[in-house]
Amino acid sequence: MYTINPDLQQERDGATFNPYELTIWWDGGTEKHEKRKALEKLFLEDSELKDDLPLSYMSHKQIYENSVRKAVLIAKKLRDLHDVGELSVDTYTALLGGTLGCALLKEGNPLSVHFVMFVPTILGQGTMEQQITWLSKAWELNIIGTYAQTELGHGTFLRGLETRADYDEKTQEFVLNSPTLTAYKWWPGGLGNTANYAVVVAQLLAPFIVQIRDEETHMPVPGVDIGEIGPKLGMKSGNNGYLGFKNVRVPLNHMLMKNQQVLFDGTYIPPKNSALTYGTMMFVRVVLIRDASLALAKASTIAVRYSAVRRQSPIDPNKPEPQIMDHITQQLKLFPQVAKAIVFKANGDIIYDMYAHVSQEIEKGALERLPEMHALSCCLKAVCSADAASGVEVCRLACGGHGYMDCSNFPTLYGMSTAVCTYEGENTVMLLQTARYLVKAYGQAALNPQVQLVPTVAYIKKIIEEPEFVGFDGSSEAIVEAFEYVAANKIRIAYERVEQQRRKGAVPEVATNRCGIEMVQAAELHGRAFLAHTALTEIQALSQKVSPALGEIFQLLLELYLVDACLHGIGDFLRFIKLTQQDVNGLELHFQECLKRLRPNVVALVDGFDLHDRILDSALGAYDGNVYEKIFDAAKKSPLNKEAVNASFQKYLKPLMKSNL
Ligand SMILES: Cc1cc2nc3c(=O)[nH]c(=O)nc-3n(C[C@H](O)[C@H](O)[C@H](O)COP(=O)(O)OP(=O)(O)OC[C@H]3O[C@@H](n4cnc5c(N)ncnc54)[C@H](O)[C@@H]3O)c2cc1C
Repeated sequence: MYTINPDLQQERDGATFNPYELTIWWDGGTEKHEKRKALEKLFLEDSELKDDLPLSYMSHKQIYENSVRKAVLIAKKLRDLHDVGELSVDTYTALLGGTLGCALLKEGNPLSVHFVMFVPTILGQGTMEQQITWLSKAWELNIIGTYAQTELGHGTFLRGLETRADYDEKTQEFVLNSPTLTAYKWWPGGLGNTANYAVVVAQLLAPFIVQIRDEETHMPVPGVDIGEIGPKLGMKSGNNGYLGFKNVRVPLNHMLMKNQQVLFDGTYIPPKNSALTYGTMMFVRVVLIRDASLALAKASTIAVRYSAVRRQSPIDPNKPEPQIMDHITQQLKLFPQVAKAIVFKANGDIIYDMYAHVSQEIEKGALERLPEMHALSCCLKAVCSADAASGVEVCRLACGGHGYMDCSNFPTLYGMSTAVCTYEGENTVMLLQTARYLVKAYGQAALNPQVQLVPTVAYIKKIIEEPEFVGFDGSSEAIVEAFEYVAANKIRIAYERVEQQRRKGAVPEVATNRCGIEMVQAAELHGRAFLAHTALTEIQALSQKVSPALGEIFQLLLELYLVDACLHGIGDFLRFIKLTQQDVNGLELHFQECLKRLRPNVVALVDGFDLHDRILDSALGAYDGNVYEKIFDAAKKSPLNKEAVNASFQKYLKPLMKSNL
């Protein structure tokens, strides 16, 4: 056990607020905080769930086998918690995708897709009868499922999926086939070697429950060709797989029929609203907004602590080398990431509540807010995951050479966070989906000023009613309002350009493709305006509820986030809002002032995220800050250090060196 690094201790002693208070907010209250701590103790102190050998030194096969061993232990512990009535949604999410789950299985859990996609799809798309048949087996892990939608040839364009499910009226069965190589399912998590069932999406975009492996022997069932897709940039133990079908028969009642049906005679009844079938994806996207905040919290904790400990390059030539955090450009890199972690967390909570509310309405048959929720979840998933992935990379760069070491944990953090930009809807495609919704909303408002727009797009009408934005004073309120003006104008431009294309004779799809750049920009700004608006209302309200010391920090983070976001999009602000040189100067100085004011509290802030050392898993970011000792300890684990001379010397190097080339 090392003592705390004195530089880090000094930072902690100099903080003006109590990080524990932040932790309590971050965790959602004292009760949830205590539960989280108890859960972490239960799982992190289990020696069976620790890896003595870092994953980087294991083979692809070893990583998988070790991850299954641990996934099973975790599942057993979850069941024990369930049996004593201690299993809540929070526990479930913390262990499957949250910080704790990532600490125990840092490259992914091969059972995640079972819990996160297979079970929720049955819940969301199965009839009551189907839920009774499948859910208890799935919940008890008598069967392990995956969600097989993407194919080798198609992921985004669902109507392009080639897997066929032809109905045989005589036997009342569907016959599944993969007619081409590109029809093979490709990517599903846990499919490679773990799952024995899959929800398979086939034409006409219906989901089927299909047995893919024998329940006793685990051999692929006749007609099914399964394998694992091989190493990836990250998520190395996700066990993503491929799957092909040759005349595989499933009974009619294996098609999940809550939203769409096929009758005994083969008549197809389509869903009332096609978005209903995307309910599970919408839920996962909402959860991913919270995950973006967690990724930034982890990365910024590592980089901030390291920057308090690392000393390099005198600022004043007559003084000793400073902590690298005192270089202002280091603050420029790090502090906005801390602010984003907090803002995304506040937004994630709001969206989660909104989703819960809209889902209840949907259950009752009220579908009015479904398109709005769908558009918002797509857009925020895209904006937050992109910011999280780039924020993790900024934090890595901020740690210089050591940030490039595996033991910094940045490679894994980056691999995990950039994957989110692709799965559950590729980000550009998500933005385009949102943009179509926004352009439609703008068109309605432009053609009929009396139209009532739903709350999250109501701001669009402002530029129709009052085209000029006046009175920008650089305050948080003014920045948020300006963001909405800018977003609304971007949506207007996208709408006008699409209309222009339509007038030139382009069909809607071609028109939107030609205006894809405007569309994506409009959707991104819509997301950023929403994030800014929610940050303002939520964090301001929050500041009143906590101690004045923490309230001040929240206010400061809010200002930092908003000014930073505004400066990043300054070109658009200058285009649509009458900003003067003086206004821009003011924003730049305000930004630098925020960095300066945050500096004394930034270590306490990341301490407030209260991320256990096992969760950070970083030689650079541990609570005690003994960076150099930990980097050295990590290097000593290299198998290449287990012998003084490696065999390759005798075999290759020595003959070369003695051969007088
Ligand atoms: C780690 C990971 C886990 C995954 N897990 C699963 C799983 O469990 N189950 C499952 O079924 N799938 C899974 N997937 C697959 C994932 O859902 C798809 O990769 C994703 O939806 C993107 O589809 P794609 O690969 O076909 O990309 P493509 O659609 O081919 O995208 C390639 C490029 O084309 C662009 N593009 C495509 N269409 C359009 C368009 N209409 N307009 C503009 N640009 C466009 C994209 O923006 C992108 O730049 C996983 C993927 C990853 C990386």
